[in-house]
Amino acid sequence: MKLSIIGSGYVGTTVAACFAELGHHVVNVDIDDDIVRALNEGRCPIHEPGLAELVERHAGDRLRATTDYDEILDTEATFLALPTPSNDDGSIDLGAMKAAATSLGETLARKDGPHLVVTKSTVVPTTTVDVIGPRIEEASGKRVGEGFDIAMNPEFLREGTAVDDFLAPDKIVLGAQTDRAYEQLDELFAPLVERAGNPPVVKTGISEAEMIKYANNAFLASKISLANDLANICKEFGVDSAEVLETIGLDSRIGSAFLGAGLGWGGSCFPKDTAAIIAAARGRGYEPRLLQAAVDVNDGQPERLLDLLRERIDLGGKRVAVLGLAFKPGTDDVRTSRATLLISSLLDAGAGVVGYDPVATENMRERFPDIEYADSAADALAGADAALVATDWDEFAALDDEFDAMRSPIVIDGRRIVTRREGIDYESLV
Ligand SMILES: NC(=O)c1ccc[n+]([C@@H]2O[C@H](COP(=O)([O-])OP(=O)(O)OC[C@H]3O[C@@H](n4cnc5c(N)ncnc54)[C@H](O)[C@@H]3O)[C@@H](O)[C@H]2O)c1
Ligand SMILES: O=c1ccn([C@@H]2O[C@H](COP(=O)(O)OP(=O)(O)O[C@H]3O[C@H](CO)[C@@H](O)[C@H](O)[C@H]3O)[C@@H](O)[C@H]2O)c(=O)[nH]1
Repeated sequence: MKLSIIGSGYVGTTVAACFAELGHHVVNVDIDDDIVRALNEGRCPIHEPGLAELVERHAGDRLRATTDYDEILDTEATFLALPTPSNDDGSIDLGAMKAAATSLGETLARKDGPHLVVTKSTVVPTTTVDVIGPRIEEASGKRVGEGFDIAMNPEFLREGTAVDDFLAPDKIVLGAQTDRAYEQLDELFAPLVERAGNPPVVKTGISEAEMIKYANNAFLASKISLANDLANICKEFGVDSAEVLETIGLDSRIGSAFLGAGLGWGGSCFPKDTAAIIAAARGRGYEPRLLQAAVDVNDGQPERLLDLLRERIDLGGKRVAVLGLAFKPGTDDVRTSRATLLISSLLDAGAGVVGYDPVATENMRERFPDIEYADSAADALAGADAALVATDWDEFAALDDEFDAMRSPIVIDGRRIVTRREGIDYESLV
């Protein structure tokens, strides 16, 4: 099938390259010239394991990129993979979605024959039907269900494992309104369903599909927050939280995934998605107390880590190494990473910061251009008065002699990953 994907960031690029791998012909439409150039030259614009190989394999053939919306005219379906960030009050900012819907509508005005528009972005319930569809109608002069169909297909991939997650999904959720849309979605997803060994395909309404995405993320984020709440209680009693959480995870009703306690959840999704669905619920008059509590617990973890450091040293003028800048291992994404919060607080307290990450340094440099960056964990630790571990990159587990080069070997571990204990002042957050 010929498809277009508007937005070529973490999701748009991954989905495009994977659909190309599955045999479809895909064109990525983005407003960013650098991204478009990179893709057309077969270079992957982001760090995502396995993605560079797919981009290189299919670029110039089944995978192309453009800034020209007109290229959509030659495709049968368009996915919207645009950013849906937060407004200041936490509510969803639909600016990019609205702009793209208008541009898409203006383009579809010139198309003969039907077209399928699929929301891939995470949007609050009713957005596709009440905001996206009408915008396209207005700009195209066509009617939903007649000149074009709308659908919603939430994406559950995680950064760091995006390609594997997309190609082996636990479930595929297809929200639509017409038989024609479901049939096209079936055709589109058939190669994935076959390759992935027939995962459940849930056919549902568009708003249900939108809500499923939020419910999924809200549940996972809350699970981590509950693990952190329990781990914080464990710490008060000197109880080993890892043993407790690993053991409750053996109960099949609980499950071991997403019980990793520590600094909490960051990234481009959990923080903004919990905020957006809380704001949307409040907008309808419902106060989601449990979800708000999950956010509160999460917001508290970085301060708890800094308290452990403040108990040991006065931060003013000290050199603090922050190990791990990405919001999780396996990605170069620093959006809402725990490290950004730690660095802000350290700078506010007058400390000097030296950051290290295997792949996310350049992205963090855009956020904090004036702090120091090291090329290795060893370099970051050399001469430091303290170290904070913010991301659970495997290489931090192996750190050992490197701590001996610190001015004072204070190590506060936000991810309980460092294994060396002897000869350093080590404390884990949980
Ligand atoms: N990142 C994830 O792991 C993930 C997973 C599942 C769902 N999502 C959701 O997918 C959506 C996209 O997330 P992302 O992380 O890929 O975002 P991103 O910021 O990485 O990428 C968005 C892309 O859209 C482009 N863009 C912006 N306005 C445009 C326009 N008018 N026309 C064409 N292109 C435009 C930007 O240049 C950028 O390349 C969000 O709703 C997010 O919540 C993200
Ligand atoms: O046991 C755990 C697991 C994760 N995290 C943290 O939680 C955050 C998010 O991690 P993860 O969910 O692995 O990465 P994301 O790429 O943000 O993926 C989430 O957000 C995506 C965007 O909506 C969804 O598609 C995915 O299903 C959902 O897992 C990171 O800061 C992790 O460090 C923990 O603290 N403990």
